[in-house]
Amino acid sequence: SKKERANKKKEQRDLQACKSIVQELEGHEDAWPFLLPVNTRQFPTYKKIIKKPMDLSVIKKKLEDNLYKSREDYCEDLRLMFNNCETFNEDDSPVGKAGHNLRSFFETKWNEHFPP
Ligand SMILES: Cc1ncccc1N[C@@H](C)c1ccc2c(c1)OCCO2
Repeated sequence: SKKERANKKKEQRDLQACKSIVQELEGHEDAWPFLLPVNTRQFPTYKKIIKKPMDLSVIKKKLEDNLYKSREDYCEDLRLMFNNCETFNEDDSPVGKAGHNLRSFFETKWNEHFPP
């Protein structure tokens, strides 16, 4: 139906916006702690403390494999990644500061693409 076609278009627009936001995050100078999964041999306590690890490479793959039901589903994974960072890292540590900076950058981009 016309309504279904319109909804499909919106979903395609949202997916494109989510993909370009991830690309902008990956290019940010404070993205370095989030580009790949945390290495649990390098950080042996990470698996015990962080129940649901998340990083930009997993989010990018999920986008490419069309595994997000909605833009809200995608936003939840990004906020999970930043919340994991706050759980494990001190605010004034290099990783903690990068997490706060990148979260702020993300929320700004989110509101640009999807004004509340
Ligand atoms: C986001 C995050 N949270 C908790 C622990 C690690 C990380 N990131 C890794 C990539 C990472 C972040 C910082 C590092 C590092 C690896 O290895 C060398 C020392 O500095």
